[in-house]
Amino acid sequence: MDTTPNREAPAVRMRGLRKQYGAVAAVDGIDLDISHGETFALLGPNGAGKSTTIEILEGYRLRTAGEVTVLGVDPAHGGLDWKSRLGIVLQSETESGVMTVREQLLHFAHFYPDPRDVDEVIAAIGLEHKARTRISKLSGGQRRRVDVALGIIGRPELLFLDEPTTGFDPEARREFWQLIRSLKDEGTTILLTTHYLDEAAQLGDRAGIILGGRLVDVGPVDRLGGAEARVPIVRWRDRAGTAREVRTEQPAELVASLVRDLDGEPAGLEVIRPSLEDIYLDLVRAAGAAAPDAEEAVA
Ligand SMILES: Nc1ncnc2c1ncn2[C@@H]1O[C@H](COP(=O)(O)OP(=O)(O)OP(=O)(O)O)[C@@H](O)[C@H]1O
Repeated sequence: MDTTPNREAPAVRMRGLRKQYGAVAAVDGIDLDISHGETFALLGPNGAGKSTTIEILEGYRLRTAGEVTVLGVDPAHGGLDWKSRLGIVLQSETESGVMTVREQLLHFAHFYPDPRDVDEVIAAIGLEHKARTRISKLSGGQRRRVDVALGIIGRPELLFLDEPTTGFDPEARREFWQLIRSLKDEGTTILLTTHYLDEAAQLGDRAGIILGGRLVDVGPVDRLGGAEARVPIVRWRDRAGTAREVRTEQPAELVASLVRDLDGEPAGLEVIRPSLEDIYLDLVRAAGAAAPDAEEAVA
């Protein structure tokens, strides 16, 4: 078997990736390339197959079928050199033990050929004041920050973040986004799963929506769902009290004509620009409704 890294390949390449757990197809034929230096957000509801996909890429799970390379190497056969080029923040928290934050980071830094400075990483995650505190005495959100610190201490080329900010308070999330942007500026490739659509919008160059183990849409975050999905919606009630809804690129024109026709303010008037969350929920609903033929929707 050839395990020589292919340096021409994208940072992550999947073709026909499948993972079967008995009768459940957790991942059901994913094709995707992620470029070097790209931040890619994987979105999808609970049980969609995000973690399974990421864990296959990390080498923690074996695939049932398909081709995968991560930094040019098949993760099923990645050695220590390959692992040292990855940073991994799993969904579950790291065992806390009795070590302090600083001790834990120093301990892990020794496993890598070119680790980051421990105190700089502690500052980057905003835990300077807890550096000498035992991890078992930290709050859930603070422990999660330690997980992120452990993921970046080895100066990874490719960073996997599985729901990294779950449990963060709003300020900590914003600080975390800043940290991720600085890693991106250094050229780090990042694959992130998240349930927070604003996080995907803030960080992702592109995002993919995974549903029932299939990618139902992939693209720049501001183009997910296509142009049609972003067309404003005007809602009102007509004279008979019936709810009306029209999608139009010229909502002001429509509202003006309604005011003229009704000779006054339309009842229950709303002009809505679909948010990323609306678009995501529409995609999830549409793909769910089309589930038996979902192959056609796979990007
Ligand atoms: N070890 C396992 N054995 C059997 N089934 C599994 C196993 N791990 C995951 N699954 C199933 O595979 C499917 C995908 O799970 P996965 O954890 O990848 O989803 P997810 O998108 O990461 O969800 P969440 O957002 O809840 O983390 C689910 O139906 C899950 O029940």
